[in-house]
Amino acid sequence: MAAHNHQVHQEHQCEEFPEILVLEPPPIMKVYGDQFLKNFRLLKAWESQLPLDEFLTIHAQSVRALLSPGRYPLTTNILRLLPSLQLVVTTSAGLDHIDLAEFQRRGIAIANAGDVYSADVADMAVGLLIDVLRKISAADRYVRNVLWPTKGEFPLGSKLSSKRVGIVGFGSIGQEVAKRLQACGCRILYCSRNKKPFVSYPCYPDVLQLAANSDVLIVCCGLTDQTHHLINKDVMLALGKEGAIVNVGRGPIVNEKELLQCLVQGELGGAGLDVFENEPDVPRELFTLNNVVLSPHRAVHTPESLTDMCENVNGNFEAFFSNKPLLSPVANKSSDDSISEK
Ligand SMILES: O=CC(=O)O
Repeated sequence: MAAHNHQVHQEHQCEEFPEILVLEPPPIMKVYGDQFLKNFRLLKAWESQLPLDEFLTIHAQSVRALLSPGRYPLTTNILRLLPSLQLVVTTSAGLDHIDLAEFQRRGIAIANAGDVYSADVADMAVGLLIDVLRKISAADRYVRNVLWPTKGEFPLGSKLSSKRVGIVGFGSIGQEVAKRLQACGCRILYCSRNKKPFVSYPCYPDVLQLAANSDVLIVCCGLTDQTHHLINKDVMLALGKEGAIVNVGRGPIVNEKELLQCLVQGELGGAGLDVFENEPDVPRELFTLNNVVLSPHRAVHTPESLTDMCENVNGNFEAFFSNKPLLSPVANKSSDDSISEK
């Protein structure tokens, strides 16, 4: 009886917690369970037997806030079914899964991961670059396959310091990359619609000009209609035979077919890729290239950044339900500078 009362009390308390709609379990739930959202009542769409449209119609009037697990497409159809929606909090830095213009037109506030992943993504970008230039993964395979004793000396890599590094998108990720690579003795250049007054690095409004003046390009921008296939064959040819491209933004920013062609034909020196056009499918031809380093879209996540993300998500919902400013609001415009702001 005591246990029953306790349960009734708990359920009663839960009823008082603000409701958050979750369409699909975010990966973070695998680590923290429901506990990653404290003091909220989760409306879990995936646990319902009903088709999503029907489920959303039933809850249409009550749902004011929605948690987006990062990749789930938030379309105008979802919007149509949720007339009371006022807030979307996404666990991702990227926003390309949200029909941003339509959500913002409807006056729905959006908060993303802000800069909680920026340091980790920048570390990964630098790691991929050093790996491509110094052939670390290829050398590892060489040693493990016992080729050293039979084939002899492994080919030399290329020096990192003094490289001209062109950063595409100079938001918080691009800026973290610049900080790290400047410390390594690289020359930083960047491409952005707007020149940043707080740095003295040369700014190029055009990615082709940036490539022509760089030894390597690091793609740190988000995916929009404007950045889709921004890095095409012309950009690769401008970068040149010794050039390398690192992509920690989104796969479709780089034209993957043209990238593959340029790599195979020796028109580009190498690539470090954390993201791909059709994840999790990666073109098999890339597997055969020793001058390419591959990573399964893991740049953003470390246990530490996941903890920060949880705090950020909780903080945004708490702020919304107590009428305070969001912690990491997405500006009501699109910009091409970072995965978050794009
Ligand atoms: O790529 C991951 C993210 O956008 O958070």
